[in-house]
Amino acid sequence: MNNTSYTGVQPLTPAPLMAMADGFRVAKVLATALEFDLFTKVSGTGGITPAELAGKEGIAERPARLLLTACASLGLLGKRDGRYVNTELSEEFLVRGKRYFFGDLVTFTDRREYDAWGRLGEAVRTNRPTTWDPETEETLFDPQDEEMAELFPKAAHSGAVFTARAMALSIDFGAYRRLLDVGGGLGSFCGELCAHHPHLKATVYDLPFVTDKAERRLAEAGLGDRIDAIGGDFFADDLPTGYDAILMTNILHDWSEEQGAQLLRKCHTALGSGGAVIIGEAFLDDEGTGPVAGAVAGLNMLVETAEGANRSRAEYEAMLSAAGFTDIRRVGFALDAPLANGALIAHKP
Ligand SMILES: C[S@@+](CC[C@H](N)C(=O)[O-])C[C@H]1O[C@@H](n2cnc3c(N)ncnc32)[C@H](O)[C@@H]1O
Repeated sequence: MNNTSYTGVQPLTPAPLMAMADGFRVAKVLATALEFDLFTKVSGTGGITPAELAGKEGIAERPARLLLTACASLGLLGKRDGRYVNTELSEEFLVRGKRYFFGDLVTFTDRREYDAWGRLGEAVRTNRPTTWDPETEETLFDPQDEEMAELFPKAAHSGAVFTARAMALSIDFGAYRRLLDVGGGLGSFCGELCAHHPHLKATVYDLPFVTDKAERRLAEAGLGDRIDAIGGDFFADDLPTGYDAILMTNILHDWSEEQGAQLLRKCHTALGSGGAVIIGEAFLDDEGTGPVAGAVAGLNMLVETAEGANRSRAEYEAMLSAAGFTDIRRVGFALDAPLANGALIAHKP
């Protein structure tokens, strides 16, 4: 039968399985284009042809053509007057120097996780991470691990900054004056939240090797007067006090339920009456059937952490109640963000 004249209901086909089977190829197209800094080089020009890309990079024309075509098929490039040009998506998020540049996360994922995900079966069988060795390192956030120390903070920033924008547009921060961002990395969330809410002052709390970098980045960005940084270990030390809201985005999924409960109790102790804890995560639905982003990221917690997991809002609500929080609210994000699909806000009575 000719497909184009077929008018009935589509029969069941294995096509969705093909997209799953070769999903890694798509990841590699994006990472390889970034390896050549393709979108930054194309930005602000009249576009590029396969022959020009080949000449610029000293590669053959065949792979240049195949790479450009694949990028175009994915919506990363368009074609104008016979030349490949950036689309809105690549121009906004894949050009170095742009505020919401996402490329550092892509590169980190490719360098650190691609091979580790090749051993997903091993992680499933052994219940152990494949990106680091729990025999020789205490946690994945080991400053001796070069990838973690050098690449991860930049990558996390690159993923977080747009998610922070989504949070800034979705939560009314009017009630809060001083925010503590626990595990706040380079201050990505603090920066966006303060930019959108001019009355807010914030502190990044993270491991000292991360806050050193955060302080430098915040000073360079001219944010040093509204955002400061405190180095510490949230398991070994008490959390700083004097804040009316504590934020934890993509922190609890790194740890076991017991460790998460410990962190929530610490937040409760650090806050005054009426204070709020805000949790941002790629939450699972309460039925445990999705969504894809959170569920597949959950397996990344298997590959990357000793005991972490993505959890549902209902699971976090139970943990928050057990830690003494009440008046727990679910907040959806106004924008589709890469690293979290909403927040939970809970209050200390
Ligand atoms: C997955 S990242 C999340 C970063 C940021 N909140 C975000 O959403 O992009 C986890 C953060 O927790 C920090 N962290 C890990 N263990 C810590 C500890 N024991 N004390 C303080 N911060 C820690 C890491 O350095 C890292 O910045």
